[in-house]
Amino acid sequence: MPHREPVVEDLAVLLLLGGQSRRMGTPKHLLQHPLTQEPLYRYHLSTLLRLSAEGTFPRGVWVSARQDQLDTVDLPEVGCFSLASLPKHPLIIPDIQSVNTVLDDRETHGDIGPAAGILQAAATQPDATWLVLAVDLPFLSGDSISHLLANHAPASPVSLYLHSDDGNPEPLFSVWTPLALDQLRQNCQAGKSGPCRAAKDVWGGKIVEGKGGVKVPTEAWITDADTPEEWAEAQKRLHGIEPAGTTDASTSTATHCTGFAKVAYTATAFHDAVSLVRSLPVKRKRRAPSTTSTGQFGRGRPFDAEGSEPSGAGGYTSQADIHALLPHPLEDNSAMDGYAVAASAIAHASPAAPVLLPVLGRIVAGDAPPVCSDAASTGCWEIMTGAVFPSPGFDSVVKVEDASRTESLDARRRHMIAFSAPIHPGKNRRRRGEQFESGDVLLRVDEEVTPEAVMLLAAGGVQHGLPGREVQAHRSSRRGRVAILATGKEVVSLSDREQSLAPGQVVDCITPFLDTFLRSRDYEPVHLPPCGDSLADLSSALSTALATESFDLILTVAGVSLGSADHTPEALASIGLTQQFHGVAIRPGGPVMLSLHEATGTPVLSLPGNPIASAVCMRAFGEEVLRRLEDDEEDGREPEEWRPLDMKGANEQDGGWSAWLDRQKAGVSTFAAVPVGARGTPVAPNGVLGSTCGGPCALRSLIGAGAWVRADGARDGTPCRAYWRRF
Ligand SMILES: Nc1nc2c(c(=O)[nH]1)N[C@H]1C(S)=C(S)[C@@H](COP(=O)(O)OP(=O)(O)OC[C@H]3O[C@@H](n4cnc5c(N)ncnc54)[C@H](O)[C@@H]3O)O[C@H]1N2
Ligand code: MOO
Repeated sequence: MPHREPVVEDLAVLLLLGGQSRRMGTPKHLLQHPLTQEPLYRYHLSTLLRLSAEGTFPRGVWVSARQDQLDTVDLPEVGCFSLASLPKHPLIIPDIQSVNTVLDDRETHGDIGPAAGILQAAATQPDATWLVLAVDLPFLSGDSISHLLANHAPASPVSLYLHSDDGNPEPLFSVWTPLALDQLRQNCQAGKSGPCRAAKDVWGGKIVEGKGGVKVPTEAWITDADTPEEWAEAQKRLHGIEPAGTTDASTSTATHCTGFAKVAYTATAFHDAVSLVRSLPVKRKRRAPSTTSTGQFGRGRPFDAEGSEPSGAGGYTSQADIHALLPHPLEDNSAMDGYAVAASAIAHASPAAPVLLPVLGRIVAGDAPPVCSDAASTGCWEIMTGAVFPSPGFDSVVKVEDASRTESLDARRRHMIAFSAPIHPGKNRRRRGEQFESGDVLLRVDEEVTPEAVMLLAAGGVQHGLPGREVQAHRSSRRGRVAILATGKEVVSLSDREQSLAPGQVVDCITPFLDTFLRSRDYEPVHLPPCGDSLADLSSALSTALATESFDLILTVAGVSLGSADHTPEALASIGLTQQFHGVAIRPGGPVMLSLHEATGTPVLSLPGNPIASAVCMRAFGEEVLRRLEDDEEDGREPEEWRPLDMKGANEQDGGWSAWLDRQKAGVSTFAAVPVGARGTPVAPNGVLGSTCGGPCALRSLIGAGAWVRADGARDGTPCRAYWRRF
């Protein structure tokens, strides 16, 4: 395990088992964690010992418990310290490999709540700084701890997470230096035992962000489970699965399995997300009106793929059939963040008898496919969305939220993953060329080169006539400027590409789509230098973009889902943006995220990396943000609205639509790209919508398409309503 310099020097961690668990009715520390079925205190200790092995807690891992609690726990302890037994100047050398205990001895201190445990632990090492944690935080994780430590300023006497609803500090997820502990001790002697009070007193005022307060990126991190109802809710969210029969997608939650994802997200209902956009306090950046309106997007101009028209093809019509030069996908890759397995290895897995497989390694999108000597039946690979499969024998991917990482290690000290259900061979594996093969026709003669067509052509490697980064700088426009930040080390732009792509690389087809789309709306797209997978680079690129204060909107692409390289939510939180939503009940595009930089009123829309998902989210939310920015503009332009789908008028053999609408999930809004028929209305193409490739990443559904349909799956059993609009 890599050993790092500690983020906070002389740090010890204290897990408080304390409390009477009266409202829960059963000891909270013994509740069974749903992911590993261990008691909660052991689950948390595994996390703390893992961090400790990495060097985070040079002063050891400590548990504070009453004697009756100690009798119920099984700790690899070196010594149990009670305050009464401590010499005046104790010289205690904690064991940093195992767990030290300190007796919460209320006889000596009187019943002063958690302050007793904290002060007793502090007395064992008066010069240490203490990370204090309550055991009843079900979402406690390495990430939530690292985030607090990273935001604890060295000069700060105490740091506490702030609740996002009322701004109050959370006393039992906090960092205490000797100075603050002195204050707590003095306060207790004066009869004031509340840790929040001591934190305020040592700061000489309210705890706010920057003055002892640290904004929590995800409220769940500091939500405790105090009652059976709260614990049931936490269990549900930790599983990421609604109990059978009660699925309500508008409140479903994706969570992470230890060490994998960055931030858990909860899906907001589609219409609620749109309402949030419509009330967003955005600030349009004023600038002198430009005389060089782009004017690129007149309909009906001819486009020749062989020509060298560099200034963007959007709005032209094709003069000949245009064929793909590359297949899509370029290689077999993963559709999900999870574990690549041989389906046969977990064929007999069940919740009662899960199959445990060691992690053989990790593959991130952009990595060359690893050469693996282990047999597929003996292990699994951590694999991220878009990453190329290891070979041979690994045929499917179990989503990270459907597996559990245990703290058990195999003989070679590799972590064991528990699989509790079988998987169909081929599940979540995208096959090379399954969307289109090179040579397939992507655009027919006389078809319009819409932004979506530009996405398709770019994915197919058709370079000429597409907007490239090099033609950007000269444009300006009347309506505003929008920054585009593509992320992911696997993504390369067409203009960067020479003849071939390295294994694991993909062509950026989203930036050209966004570019064409924005120019069609008379916005100036500004391509920021693409960012790899590093959190630091991403945070710095975003801070720089915000500091220029010249963008009306910032669009980020990819990195919003559950993979270990998905850093966008964390980067935005780390530079102080306020999250408006992360996760919407839509398909595709579920992981989409919207944030606001309040100081400048700049919205940041984070589009998911799957190309079709990003197109849907730009149409569904990006367009709404632009409209919000234009609220004050009176130019008589009619916004293009979603129109109700008239199924009879739309399609004479209406069977396709009914079958599709019947399949829609309650509470979810589903989008699909469809052709526009001779009557000028959308056609339900059974072949595409019904196929196995009709899912979220069905880039080929853009071939021949000219409109989006949206079906809002109703929740009360009534038929779902459908709407449509042209590209
Ligand atoms: N375990 C889970 N995995 C995934 C889930 C989930 O719920 N659980 N959601 C899936 C969904 S839905 C989507 S959509 C994607 C979104 O992922 P990210 O936004 O984090 O994007 P990446 O993982 O970085 O990339 C996804 C995919 O897109 C390709 N990509 C990225 N940028 C571009 C670009 N500019 N042009 C073309 N293609 C791009 C990338 O190579 C990946 O193949 O997550 C699912 N996973
Ligand atoms: O894979 Mo996602 O949003 O593309 O559903």
